[in-house]
Amino acid sequence: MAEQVLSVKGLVKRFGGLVATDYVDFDIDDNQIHALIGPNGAGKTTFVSQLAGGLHPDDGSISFYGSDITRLSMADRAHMGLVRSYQITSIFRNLTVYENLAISVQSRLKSTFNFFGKSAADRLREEVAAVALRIELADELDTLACHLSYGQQRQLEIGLALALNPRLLLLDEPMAGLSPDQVPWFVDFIKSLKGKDLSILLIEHDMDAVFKLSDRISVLVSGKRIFSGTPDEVKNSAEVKRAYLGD
Ligand SMILES: Nc1ncnc2c1ncn2[C@@H]1O[C@H](COP(=O)(O)OP(=O)(O)OP(=O)(O)O)[C@@H](O)[C@H]1O
Repeated sequence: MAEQVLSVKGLVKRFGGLVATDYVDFDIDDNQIHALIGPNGAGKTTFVSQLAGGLHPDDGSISFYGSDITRLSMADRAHMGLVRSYQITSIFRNLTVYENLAISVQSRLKSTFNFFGKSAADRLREEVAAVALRIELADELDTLACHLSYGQQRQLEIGLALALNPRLLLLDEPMAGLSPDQVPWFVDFIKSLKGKDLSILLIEHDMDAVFKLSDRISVLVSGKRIFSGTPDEVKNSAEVKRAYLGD
């Protein structure tokens, strides 16, 4: 049986009288892309913010690889490997790709530098090069981020998160703003990131992309998780069609 990465039980978040997360149970296994879909205002971002630690739930629990993280800070969660990729604004536009990635790698390595025989600079270079390869920007290390194409900036944004060595990556609309001809490449790119020890929780409005990418899909409507299943099960669910996808 696949190892369980994340287990959420009875999560609740209220904004005044509005229940934005309504007793949600949710699991992610290792080596999976799990998409969270639902109409605008369904509570997807609110849910993900509670996983990342930016918002504190009113009730329920979140466990990550068996540890209760419900009350941990965002930094502590990131340190454990639960990392949210931020929108493009997290990129330093006037720094190079190398410098951007180095800042992220350094923030992870700084506490461990002294434990390695190699010089810190060598290790930093190696780690940055490895991330640049994964995000397919190895040829752009000296390019200023502001000179990258929009799609490459989105790759770099994911690279900043990968540099933190996540075991669960939270991606909130990673394909927003891409032109339709860029989407197929990006679908393959995101698929290439997952593996043993790296699962992905994806929020995405492009349903074709979601169906191609996901191992499992959960559907959120008015703060409630109304369905979870494989892409085929979601496509064929009368309940999901009624509440969200339409006929
Ligand atoms: N800080 C807040 N204060 C009050 N209400 C909020 C707050 N954040 C979100 N909401 C409300 O909670 C509900 C869920 O919002 P959320 O942004 O999580 O939905 P979503 O599914 O991510 O939507 P979208 O697909 O449009 O991004 C909405 O009704 C929203 O107006």
